[in-house]
Amino acid sequence: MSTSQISPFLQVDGVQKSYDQRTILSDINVNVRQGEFVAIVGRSGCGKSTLLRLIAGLEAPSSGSVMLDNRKLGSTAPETRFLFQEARLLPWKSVLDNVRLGIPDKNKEDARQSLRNVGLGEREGDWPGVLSGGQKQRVALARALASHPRLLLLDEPLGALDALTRIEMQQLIERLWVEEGLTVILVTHDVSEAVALADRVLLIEDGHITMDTRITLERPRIRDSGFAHFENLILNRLLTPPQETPQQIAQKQISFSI
Ligand SMILES: Nc1ncnc2c1ncn2[C@@H]1O[C@H](COP(=O)(O)OP(=O)(O)OP(=O)(O)O)[C@@H](O)[C@H]1O
Repeated sequence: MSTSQISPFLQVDGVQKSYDQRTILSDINVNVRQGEFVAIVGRSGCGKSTLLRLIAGLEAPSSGSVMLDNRKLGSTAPETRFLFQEARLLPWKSVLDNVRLGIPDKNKEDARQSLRNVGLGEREGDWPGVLSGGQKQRVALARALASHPRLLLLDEPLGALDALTRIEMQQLIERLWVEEGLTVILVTHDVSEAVALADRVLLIEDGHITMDTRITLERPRIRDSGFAHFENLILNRLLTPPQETPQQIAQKQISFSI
């Protein structure tokens, strides 16, 4: 058996991150299998986006390591794409040209296919300025997927959308995750969104991962009592922190490997 078959796709090992003497993340250990959908939740400012940037290779850990497919990250890996809360489209380029950014000339047809996959094939000639917020995010998603990444990092990409558009986008992301065989890591404030989409939900408190919950519900998920059970489990944990410190809890968890 080759090493890649036994090692996790993403391996975050003993990661600590500080800014100017202030520790944001301490001793973070997470393994993610290829094809897994992992959500990261936690209070505002707990370090969710920081962890995602470390996984993206946009920043380096103060200590510890991030390995992607057995390679230590020094910068952004070519197989990784990032989606933010804002679509970040270039307003002077058409929808299609925005999707074509960053993919080789010979693969330009992939951009059209990617736009069709998000249901915007008819809008390729439009300017971003005439699109709704949800449509802009779909273009950003098409752009992220046009180069066939293996790892998709989502930092609150649906945070600015209305409730219905948000649920439609969640369904789209879930469909594309399955079709493209992606590994996805989603940062969200919305516990319900995490339970709707993720195989595992990680909770960060005071710079430690204090909960790693497998969501064992069938897909597509419906908001029934089973769904509410997981939602309440995570929400209650967030609202009523236990007596022990996050550090003590994290130390009890021998490994988050699966
Ligand atoms: N480049 C930086 N320099 C200094 N401090 C930073 C930097 N980036 C993040 N921080 C600090 O690290 C902490 C965690 O920030 P981060 O954005 O990771 O939190 P978050 O959990 O994603 O928050 P939110 O849910 O509000 O987006 C915050 O206190 C923030 O001020």
